[in-house]
Amino acid sequence: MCGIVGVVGQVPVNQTLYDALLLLQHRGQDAAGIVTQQDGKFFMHKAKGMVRDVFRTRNMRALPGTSGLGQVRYPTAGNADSEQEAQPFYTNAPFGVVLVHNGNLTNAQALRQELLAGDPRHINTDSDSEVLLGVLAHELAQATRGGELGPEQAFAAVAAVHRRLRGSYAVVAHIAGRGMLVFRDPFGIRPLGFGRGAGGAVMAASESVALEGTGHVFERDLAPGEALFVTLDGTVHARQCAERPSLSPCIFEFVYLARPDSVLDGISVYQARLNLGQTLAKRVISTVPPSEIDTVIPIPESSRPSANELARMLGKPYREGFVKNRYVGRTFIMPGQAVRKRSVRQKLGVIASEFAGRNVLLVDDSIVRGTTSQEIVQMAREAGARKVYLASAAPPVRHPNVYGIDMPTREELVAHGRSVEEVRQIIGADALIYQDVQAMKQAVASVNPRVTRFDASCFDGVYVTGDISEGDLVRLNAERPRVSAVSDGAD
Ligand SMILES: O=P(O)(O)OC[C@H]1O[C@H](OP(=O)(O)OP(=O)(O)O)[C@H](O)[C@@H]1O
Ligand SMILES: NC(=O)CC[C@H](N)C(=O)O
Ligand SMILES: [Mg+2]
Repeated sequence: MCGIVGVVGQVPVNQTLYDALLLLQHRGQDAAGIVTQQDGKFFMHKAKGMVRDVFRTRNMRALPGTSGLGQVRYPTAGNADSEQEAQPFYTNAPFGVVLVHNGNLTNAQALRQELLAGDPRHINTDSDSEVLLGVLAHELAQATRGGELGPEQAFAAVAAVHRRLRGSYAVVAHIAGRGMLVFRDPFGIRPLGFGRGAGGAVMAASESVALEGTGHVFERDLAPGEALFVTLDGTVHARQCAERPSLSPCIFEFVYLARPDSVLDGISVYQARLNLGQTLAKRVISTVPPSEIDTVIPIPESSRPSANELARMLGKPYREGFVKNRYVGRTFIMPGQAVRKRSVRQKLGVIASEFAGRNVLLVDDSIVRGTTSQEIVQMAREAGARKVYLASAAPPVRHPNVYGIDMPTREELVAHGRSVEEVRQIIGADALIYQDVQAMKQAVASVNPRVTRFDASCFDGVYVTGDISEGDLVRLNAERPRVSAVSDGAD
């Protein structure tokens, strides 16, 4: 998952794009980039780092224009260290196209070969998003055949793109002097919505919080497979471009990725997390007698709503036992295991008095590699806890994710090939309680019953695109982001 945003406005948009990227920072901490457009010319600045570090005043001044787009990157393919792979990507033909992508293509290598052989088109990086740009540019050229580009041609190109791409993709592109093209894959795996602001500005973004936090009124999510073409005067054209769209959003967005103040596909992320806490309470009660639990303590940040609701259901005090250093980012989306492990200790401080002599139930939203849980359980014990129970608002993560979350090898997943008891021993807790897969799906779906299917592949091994073989999992693992020994040291 990355965060993407695009705007067509009537006044300069550099600050709006910057503000939107800050609101999406939790979706990607590795690199950030913005392109603006003025008089048919693109102006780009992108680099590795967080939004605040990437854009200095001089960079912002060099981003003029009333339309543009931006991205915060969390690499899922290619090279995590490469400045070149920061987004947006640009190609000069046809017309001049810039693009930002959230998701992961599962047939990027085959498409790369097609582009090199058939078009031929040069791809300068290992990023799947640059391949996506190549395919889009090719299809735009096919749809216009030397003529002008309007909504019809843009939609024809997206329809052709849908026929060629596999995997997940939420995309915002600008076509120089013509307009903004926004589209979502036929399963709607990654989120994407749009809204309007002052003076008829149109913004599309990964999460509703980016729209609302920049003074836009959220209008709606894009349907799976749908495309919008927004002309530079702010007129929005919409079209379903997929043959068999079927909404199956990634359930991990609701568990961990998205901000709780966002609403995605009509589902309040906060309400979904409260519901997960409720259903988890039932599992806890059947595993640990409530009389054995003194307090419920969240593992900040993402587990808070679930922990709060779980405590209410158990009738136990909800207490803060860990304090998050707000200057350390999210650990799960950091590249490399050594840095993730170090960061848990840097990120979370212990309030020892909350643990001394108590039986505590720690709650996390998910346990993936087990890095956080192992450290946290140890910290609770060091602070004097008598018993340390751990509950996870999500079920065991047992399968690789191929749609934009960087956890593709099974070997990395603490729950893969292990029983809950074996995981409990590794983590060192006195009891370990996981959510059940069906209960998780029901808890999230009950917020918006119109969403009946989710991509929950990392929990149940069912890949919604229906085309992922064992061989694909091996190949996709080889394509995952590489982290240099300098920036990590353990992987
Ligand atoms: O089992 P692991 O591999 O450690 O991954 C799971 C942990 O990582 C995430 O926290 P993170 O620090 O990324 O972000 P948060 O502050 O939003 O909870 C998640 O909330 C879990 O705590
Ligand atoms: N997390 C994402 O959406 C990643 C986008 C793209 N696959 C990249 O690696 O840059
Ligand atoms: Mg966490």
